[in-house]
Amino acid sequence: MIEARDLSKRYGDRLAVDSLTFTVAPGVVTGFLGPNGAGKSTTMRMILGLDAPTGGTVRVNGRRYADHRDPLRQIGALLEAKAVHTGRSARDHLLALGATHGIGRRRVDEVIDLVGLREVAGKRAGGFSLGMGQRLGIAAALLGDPAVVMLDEPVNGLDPDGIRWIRGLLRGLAAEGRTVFVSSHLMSEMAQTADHLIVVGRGRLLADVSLAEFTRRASRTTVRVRSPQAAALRDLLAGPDVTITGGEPGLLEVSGLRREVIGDRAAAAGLTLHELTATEASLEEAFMTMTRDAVEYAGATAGETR
Ligand SMILES: Nc1ncnc2c1ncn2[C@@H]1O[C@H](COP(=O)(O)OP(=O)(O)OP(=O)(O)O)[C@@H](O)[C@H]1O
Repeated sequence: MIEARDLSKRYGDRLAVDSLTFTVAPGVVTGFLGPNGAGKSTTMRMILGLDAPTGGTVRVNGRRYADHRDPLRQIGALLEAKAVHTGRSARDHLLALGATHGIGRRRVDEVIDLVGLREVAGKRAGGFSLGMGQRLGIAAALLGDPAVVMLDEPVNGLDPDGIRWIRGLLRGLAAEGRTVFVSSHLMSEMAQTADHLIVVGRGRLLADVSLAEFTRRASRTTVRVRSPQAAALRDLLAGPDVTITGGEPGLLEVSGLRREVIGDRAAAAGLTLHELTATEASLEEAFMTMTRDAVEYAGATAGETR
């Protein structure tokens, strides 16, 4: 479990992380979502004790990272895609890391298999492709069989196969009861991977909700209605919270009324319908709207925060 309380980080006059309070629970994949510069990497660095908070605290499994005697077994992290620039082979790199925790060859070979690097384990890691480097970074993160796994933008630069592989891996780790915390700036990616979302913009917490709840809140449902009696139908459906637009003759786009209500009212009035389709705003749209508002808000109040 990861617990951040009022966590803040200031770089000069820039508040990169602004009083973030959240808990990342075990057993699910939690997506850490925000546009570029939102403060995700900074937060992750503070979780690992690589950056000192300006304010607040963050704990991993109940303690500050630095207070753990066996950090590799508590939290495994991949922060940078190309963290491994080395003349060592992938296996030797992992053996060297493992040696700090009494982790031996057997576990090293296990994680090499787990990430699909067996064929190249003896090769120089410095010559690895981005995807292979990413797999090696994940192998290192998993080496200590940690209860918490944290990955910063793990799908960046990966091909579709690699992306699918990471998704499956994350789901598997969560299903084993681990805490899985993954950052991304792509809603579409998180929609396919995460169960829970922590959304940040300009260092601030914008949402801390299940993906299902985010989807439910986001989906401004619009109902497309076709009728040869569209004008009469429009009069019938009009109301204070109802918006009706129509692009072409016989077509109405209705928001503010459920599809069933529209159908029932049309039937009661004896109006014919040729189409009744509910369409949902995409998650990407909802995410953009949410973070755009944060940017505008932060811009408007910049004077107060500096
Ligand atoms: N070492 C640093 N010195 C000064 N400013 C920094 C430093 N690290 C980050 N920042 C600033 O803090 C803000 C948050 O950056 P951060 O990298 O945490 O965001 P991010 O959400 O991870 O973005 P990205 O998706 O681009 O990686 C940015 O405005 C960035 O320029």
